[in-house]
Formats: sequence, structure tokens, C-alpha cells
Amino acid sequence: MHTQTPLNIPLLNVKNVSWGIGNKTILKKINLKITTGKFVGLIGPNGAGKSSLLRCLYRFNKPSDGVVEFNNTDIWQLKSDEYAKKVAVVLQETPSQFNLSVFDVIALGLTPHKSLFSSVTNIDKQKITQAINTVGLADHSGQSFESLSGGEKQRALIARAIVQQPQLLIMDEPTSHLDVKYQIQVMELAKSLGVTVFASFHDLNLASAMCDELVVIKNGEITHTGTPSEVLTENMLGDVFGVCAQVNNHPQISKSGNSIPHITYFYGYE
Ligand SMILES: Nc1ncnc2c1ncn2[C@@H]1O[C@H](COP(=O)(O)OP(=O)(O)OP(=O)(O)O)[C@@H](O)[C@H]1O
Repeated sequence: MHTQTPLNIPLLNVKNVSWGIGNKTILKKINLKITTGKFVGLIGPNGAGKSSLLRCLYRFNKPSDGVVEFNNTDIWQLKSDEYAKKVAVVLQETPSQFNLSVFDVIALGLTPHKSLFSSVTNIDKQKITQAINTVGLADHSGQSFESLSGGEKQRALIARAIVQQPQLLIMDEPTSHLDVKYQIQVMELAKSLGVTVFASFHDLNLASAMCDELVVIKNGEITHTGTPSEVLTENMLGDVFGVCAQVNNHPQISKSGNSIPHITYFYGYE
């Protein structure tokens, strides 16, 4: 994976970004920096603006105000294939891939790197096979993508992102429909790639265990940023999510030696 950004320059720099539909402002003056190599989680209640913000970062939404810089360049100044080489996206809803095989769907990750009508070379095939092995889908390579289980589909889409060789991987709730084992597996797989990741989460304990940093958004505004220990406080959970909870340390510590906050929710409170 490429990590060419000098460490003192944020890979992604969101400056005063606002975005809305019609007269409704949905994102309000968002400021955010994502540093190379970090795994950053975006959390917030339903309708807070997580998907809207991520869409501004992968150029689906154009901000009405402010700028999103990638490596110091406004992303809207880059050609779309140039940006697609640098940023891969894994979404929650897997778009229908017609009758493509797993291999073919993963091969689509090469598209931004290839010219029109150029064929798949042996080196390309090796890259695809390597990515299929990395996500543990070697036995499913010839199977149709649509027939994969939800967790296998998400792993195939991560393999597509691996083939794309991005500097940044954006994931919008990629584990929402998965059982607990696949939730952990898909996120650990993304983490193992060593690429900068910005991912939205609904499971706050999973976000706590996976992320170096968390960003909290509510009503289109960023309310908290910091390490999971700094962000996941009982006050924040009450103020932002409206839940009554206790935060303790998880029995495990993170690979970097930090404690992992673990939330226990209380029921029956208004
Ligand atoms: N294209 C659109 N047209 C109208 N309203 C929109 C559009 N996109 C987003 N919104 C509104 O903006 C708000 C934020 O939506 P968004 O999907 O970004 O929230 P979210 O934090 O991802 O929510 P969830 O956790 O429920 O997925 C919501 O009120 C949503 O209805």
C-alpha cells in the first residue's frame, strides 16, 4: 500500500466543510484532519451526518462551502481516475454486481489504474489472486459475487480495495448487517492492511477496540475528537447518544499498549 504523505501533513484535511440539500444545511463547518497510517472511526446517532460527511470525502457530495484536501490538494481539482487511485470506498449496501464472479468483482479494483480496453495481465492476475488469498476467499474465486454471504461480500469488497492500492480506505458502516464474528473479522482485515482508514461505526465497542482515534458527529457538527479513551466517556454517551452507560476497561489492551474502553449500557432509563 502507498503511504507517501510526510507525517506532518494530514493525508486528508477537511476545512470548514458545509453541505446541504435545498435550504437544509446538513453538515455545518466541519473541520477534521486524518493523519497517514491512522485507523479513525466516525460515530454519531442516526441522521447525524456520518454518510453525508463520508460522501463529501469520496466526491459523491460536493461541499457547498469549505474544502476537502487530500495531500494538500483540493480533491475537486483532481481528475476522477486520479482520485480513485488514491481512495477506495467500501459501503454498507453492496451494489448489485450482476453475474460477475468474485474474481471479476475484485479485478474491478484495477480499473482506475488501467486504460480503456487494456487487458488483464499476468501481474494483474497475481495481484488479484493475492488479494483473494488475503481475505480468505480462495475457495470462492469462481463463485458468483451475488451468491456470497454478507460477510464474504464485504471481504470481497475489501479485496477489491486492496487491488486498488489506495492511500485511504473509506468505509461507511461496512459491518452493519454482519454477525459478530464477521464484524470483527472485516474490521480486523481492514486494520491489517496498514493503510489509512476512515470508517463509520454504529457498534461503539467495536469502534473502541479497532480505532486509534474517534470523531463524534451530532446534528451535522463535530462534537468530540480524540483517542477512544478520551472520547468514550459516560457524559459523551449521555449527551450525544442519549443513553445511560458505564465505561470500564476491556480486559484486553490494544496492540499499541493502550487500554480499550468498554461500554456497558443500562436499560430502562429515559
Ligand atoms: N440526499 C438527501 N436528501 C435529503 N436529505 C438527506 C440527503 N442525504 C442525507 N439527508 C439527510 O441528512 C441527515 C443526515 O443523514 P446521513 O445519512 O448523513 O446520517 P447518518 O449519520 O449516516 O445516519 P444513519 O446512522 O442513520 O445511517 C438525515 O436527516 C438525512 O435524512
